[in-house]
Amino acid sequence: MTSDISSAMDLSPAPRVDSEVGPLRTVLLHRPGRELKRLTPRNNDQLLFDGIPWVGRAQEEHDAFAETLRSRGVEVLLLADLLRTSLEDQRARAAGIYAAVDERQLGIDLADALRSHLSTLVPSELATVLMAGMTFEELPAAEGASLVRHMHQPHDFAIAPLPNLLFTRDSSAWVADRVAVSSLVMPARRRESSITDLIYAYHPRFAKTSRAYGAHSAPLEGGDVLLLSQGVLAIGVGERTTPAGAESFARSVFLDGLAHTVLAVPIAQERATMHLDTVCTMVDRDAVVMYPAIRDSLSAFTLRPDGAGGVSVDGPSPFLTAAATAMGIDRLRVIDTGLDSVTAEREQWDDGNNTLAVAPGVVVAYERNVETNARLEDAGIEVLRISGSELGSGRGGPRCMSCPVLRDAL
Ligand SMILES: NC(=[NH2+])NCCC[C@H](N)C(=O)O
Repeated sequence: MTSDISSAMDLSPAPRVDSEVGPLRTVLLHRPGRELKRLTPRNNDQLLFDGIPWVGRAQEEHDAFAETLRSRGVEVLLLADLLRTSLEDQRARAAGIYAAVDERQLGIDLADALRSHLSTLVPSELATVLMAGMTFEELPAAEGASLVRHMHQPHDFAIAPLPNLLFTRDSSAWVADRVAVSSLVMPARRRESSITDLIYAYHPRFAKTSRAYGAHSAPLEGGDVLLLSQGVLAIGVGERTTPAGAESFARSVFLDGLAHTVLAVPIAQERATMHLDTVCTMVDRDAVVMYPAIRDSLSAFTLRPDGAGGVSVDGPSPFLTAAATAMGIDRLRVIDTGLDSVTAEREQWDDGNNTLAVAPGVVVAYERNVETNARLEDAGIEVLRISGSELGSGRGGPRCMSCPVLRDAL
């Protein structure tokens, strides 16, 4: 008998992810909420959205995405539910409030007042503020004068909203039985990892979780991390993950014995290719869907443990060859995005490459990428189509919107 109440109550199987395509059992999603209603034409660029989504429709699309996964036997965990439960723990509340209240922006007086106010909220109210932020006009009534309060506009954010929570892939990623909490590089997203961090620390379901990476390390985002096969990782290095992030993540997974090879893959530092999973995702044990414009130029540095606690670096060499060698297969099959270079460019932008595998050879994809989906089917891949006209306005597809927590071994 254990005296630990949380572990006694939680009978769910332990989290573990060793591949991109092993049968998906449990996934973390975030149903978009009030934080999307904060987007305006004045702030959408800074908040990393390319348009102003119709929130009700985005929620419907997201519900259909979750339902598609459930219909394939996947357990869907919703981030807001996990956050509310976690915030029942005083330590989680303190961590969430600490990360949300920026004394440099608010000044000491207002920051103090806001922290006191937030500490009176019940978990569900606090969760809403941590996700959707707070404007100056929503602040509790002023006691005393604050220059900061006087000089801000009513709609300015005292706590910035986190509309990109939708992309649960980026703020954490599992490698074997450990979670890597990301160190997000864009200011609009940095606070997201304080939320995943507190969930993994204080939610009973994750009570026994060890870390593979921490939010205060060099920049690394989950969208750049691909588990090519057991022990083999590819890490995109570009607009988000930095060379230092890839190197320190490699060092960390080697030390923990989670991988024997890490491929560091340079990608263009552009919005269209912000993460490796915008140009390449795995659709089967030995197959990827890939943007043809980079197919032949994509390269990789091969990192391995050097036997003395450090990391050895080889290459660069062509990505497809380096990947096949590290995976111990003859070749990695490549399915191209689109039909011609213009269609491929359009469908890459609309996340045609950003598929989520629910099993080997079965992927969820946006229906709008007609040509890419047809090619996947021609290659024998089953495509579960979802609509994403509103969800896609944040530039992310099924893979970006999901953080697998448990996959069966291949
Ligand atoms: N894994 C991904 N490709 N995520 C897409 C994230 C999109 C998000 N709006 C951003 O700019 O950060």
